[in-house]
Amino acid sequence: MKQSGDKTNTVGLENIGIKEAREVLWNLTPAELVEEAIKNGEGVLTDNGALMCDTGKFTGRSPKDRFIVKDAKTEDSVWWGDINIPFDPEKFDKLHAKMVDFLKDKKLYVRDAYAGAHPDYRLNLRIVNTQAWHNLFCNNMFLRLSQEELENHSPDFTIICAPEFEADPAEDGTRQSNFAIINFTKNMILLGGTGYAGEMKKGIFGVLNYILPHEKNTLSMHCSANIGADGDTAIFFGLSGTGKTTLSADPNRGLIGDDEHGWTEDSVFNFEGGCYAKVIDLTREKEPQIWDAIRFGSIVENTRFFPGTRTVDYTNKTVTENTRTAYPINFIDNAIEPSRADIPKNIFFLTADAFGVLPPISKLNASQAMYHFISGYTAKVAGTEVGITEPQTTFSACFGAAFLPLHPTKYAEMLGKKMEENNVNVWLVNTGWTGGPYGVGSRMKLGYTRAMITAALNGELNQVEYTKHPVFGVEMPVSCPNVPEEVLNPRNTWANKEEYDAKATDLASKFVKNFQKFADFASDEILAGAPNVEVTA
Ligand SMILES: Nc1ncnc2c1ncn2[C@@H]1O[C@H](COP(=O)(O)OP(=O)(O)O)[C@@H](O)[C@H]1O
Ligand SMILES: C=C(OP(=O)(O)O)C(=O)O
Ligand SMILES: [Mn+2]
Repeated sequence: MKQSGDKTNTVGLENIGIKEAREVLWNLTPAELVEEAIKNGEGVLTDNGALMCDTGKFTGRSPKDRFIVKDAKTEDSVWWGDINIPFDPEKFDKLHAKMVDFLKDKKLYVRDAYAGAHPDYRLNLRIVNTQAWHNLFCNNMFLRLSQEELENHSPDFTIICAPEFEADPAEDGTRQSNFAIINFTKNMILLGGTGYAGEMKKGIFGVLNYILPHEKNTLSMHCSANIGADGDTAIFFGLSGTGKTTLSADPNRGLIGDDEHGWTEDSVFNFEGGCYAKVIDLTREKEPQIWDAIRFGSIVENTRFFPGTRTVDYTNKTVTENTRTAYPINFIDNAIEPSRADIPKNIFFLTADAFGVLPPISKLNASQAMYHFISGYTAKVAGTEVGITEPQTTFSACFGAAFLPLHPTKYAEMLGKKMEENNVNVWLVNTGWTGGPYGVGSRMKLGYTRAMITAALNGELNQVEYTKHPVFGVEMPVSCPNVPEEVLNPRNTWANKEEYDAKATDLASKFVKNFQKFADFASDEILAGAPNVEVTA
């Protein structure tokens, strides 16, 4: 058995090539890892007990440096392109060997954990870190093993994460010194040159987004999930920054998970064991549950203190706008464990529309639901990806294209079938701009978005009148409890209505153009969900 503090014990690491290390610390407790991190100079304590760390040069993911090994197993199944960039298997082996060599004289932190809160879809993990705080991140973000499970653990997938290791692009086949490479034959992820912890959790997400649909005929989704008092499930799809984490943390609903889920024949289950919330401009008033989750055992990333204190100044953007906290899910008081729920009654597509065109909430019919899911229109918000400094319009298929190894239509077909079979309500929620585009208008008030979601979930929005959006054809409620009526129709919030109409048409043409790449998949039924606009090529 590999116990906490069992030094120089590389037994269990040979199968991933590691036979030598200065010291190997297996499955340390959070308290031990916090001590290690502080001793190593990786971080400091905040006055509420959290560990504060910097991720280094990378404060967000680097999608251009994410690769998948292209070999007999993946060549015909992965959707190759700018998202899933192929990596040569021999180059992988060489890079792996180089990393193993690099680790020979390092102190290693090993964590055994798993992903998938459903026994049929569980993926056993082993993570090898050079940094103690990364190992704490894995403790918080993945599912934790019982003592008995620890003793019998046999990993299905391993991550080696060495931020200090930099690749030589000329020799190693990477684009630059940092890399995230998934190998489905060797069941391994290699991470180097980056200390952004999100690469570890999103790496495993990528793995499950391959295994579940491809090998287990089960849908995987980039969404959060929660349940109401009578067990009704809601899921919230959305690209980074659109509100999955924030909106799923709801004092009146049990939290299932904030980012990654699977949908089986009869349930929804979380892949993870923790949450990774943004903390930029965090206040207790607006996000009480997340605020209260930041305590001993939690990590805060890339934040700064008020001068002369150990109090985190959440407004400080000196390092990045993508400041984060990572905590185990049970730090949210009404989290449900094991994190499983019934099939959803309501699906929300969250979009941060930087044009300020889409209504803050609207109801979609079946065609529109499919059309919008495949389109995945939103804006990338500042910070989560390298190089994004202001909201940037994007179409990210299935609201998570960056993490999907298979063709988007694979996921879309599965979701479409499920929506058809289960009679779910589908809502499009714009958590982005109102009153004008980014730069002119402002972000939709969080309180209003919460009120709209509450009204959708408790049935109040079934009692109100709707009007059809003239361009997008979606149904906009005319009234909603606790939301001013003028906010509900975006055109009303713009000073210049002609400008709004022009922008709406412009956005609609972007949708249509983007959809051209899915022409083969687009049935008449799905195309009936397209916006009403003439597009000249
Ligand atoms: N109307 C709104 N709805 C949701 N989030 C909002 C809204 N206005 C501002 N925000 C902020 O936007 C961010 C949403 O991020 P988050 O919930 O972490 O997104 P995700 O989990 O989808 O990456 C949070 O910092 C939240 O405070
Ligand atoms: C961690 C990430 O995701 P999210 O913002 O969706 O939580 C990320 O995109 O790096
Ligand atoms: Mn999130």
